[in-house]
Amino acid sequence: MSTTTLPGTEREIAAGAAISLRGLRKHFGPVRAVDGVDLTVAPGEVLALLGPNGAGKSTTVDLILGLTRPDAGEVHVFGRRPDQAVRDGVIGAMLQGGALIEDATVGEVVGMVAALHRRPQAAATALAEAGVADLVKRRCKKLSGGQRQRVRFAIALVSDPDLLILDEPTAAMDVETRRHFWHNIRALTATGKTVLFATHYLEEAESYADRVVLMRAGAVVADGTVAQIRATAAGRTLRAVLPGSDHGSLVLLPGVTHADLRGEHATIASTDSDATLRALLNHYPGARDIEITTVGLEDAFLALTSQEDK
Ligand SMILES: Nc1ncnc2c1ncn2[C@@H]1O[C@H](COP(=O)(O)OP(=O)(O)OP(=O)(O)O)[C@@H](O)[C@H]1O
Repeated sequence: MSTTTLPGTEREIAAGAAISLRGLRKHFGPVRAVDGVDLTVAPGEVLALLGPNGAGKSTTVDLILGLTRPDAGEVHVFGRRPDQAVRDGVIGAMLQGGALIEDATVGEVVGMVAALHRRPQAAATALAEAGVADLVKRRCKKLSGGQRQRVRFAIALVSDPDLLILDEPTAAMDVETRRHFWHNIRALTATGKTVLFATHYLEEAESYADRVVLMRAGAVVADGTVAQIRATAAGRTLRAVLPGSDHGSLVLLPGVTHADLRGEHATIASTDSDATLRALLNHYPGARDIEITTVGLEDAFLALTSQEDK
């Protein structure tokens, strides 16, 4: 059968997608935690999942891991159902606040988890990849917050997974530990592993992700490289004093996505500030005090996630 005749999900599975989410929904009573998410992640991609509190990131992660069942839609991880993918050791996960056995040593805990998998890698290798080989004899109850996170990372690595799912992995880490953590992740992605991480640190998305998916109120509101997200959000902002202008003609200028006019003071969002500026000077020869500012990822994030619910 030709793959072009297959429906979307089957086509992605046939093409070997690392993660395929189709029409995914999960509601908790009136709360639409995940509200119709479609997402395909290719093998080897490093994807950052961003969004404000309550956007649905953790619920999406739980659905990918099979920790919760969708109300509608489908999840596939390397062509398998989530529970099967977890059983096969294809997914390694590092979740917020995952429990450790407090009286056991780090080496014992990682060794125990290794024993649960069919084809684990050596516990010592996972500990080294997570940068905690020196903590092997330390009891878990003695670990600091950042060290606990790295031990959870070692546990995620022990099945030698093809896909790593990390939910706010660096939340408890100091600057130095965070840097080491991302260094270790880079070494792993260089070997072709797929990584999906949820984070509130925009600079982590900017520095380490090939692709950013921005969620808001259970839906994907932007999906692309950091540069594409910035451009989608707002491009640049032009401010000027424009005698004789009116709102209706400002929004018709090329590249303008939004215009705000207070008296003669205009604030204009544009995806093509050069074209907007040329047209502006043409239409309003009396324009003065012109100022153009670039929008950063943080502004883009706020612009895309803070709009009122429709
Ligand atoms: N088990 C649950 N029961 C009821 N509501 C839930 C449950 N889990 C999540 N929610 C709600 O679903 C919405 C999405 O939550 P989720 O934890 O997925 O968001 P998030 O993007 O991970 O947020 P944060 O950045 O704060 O971790 C929130 O409104 C949350 O209160």
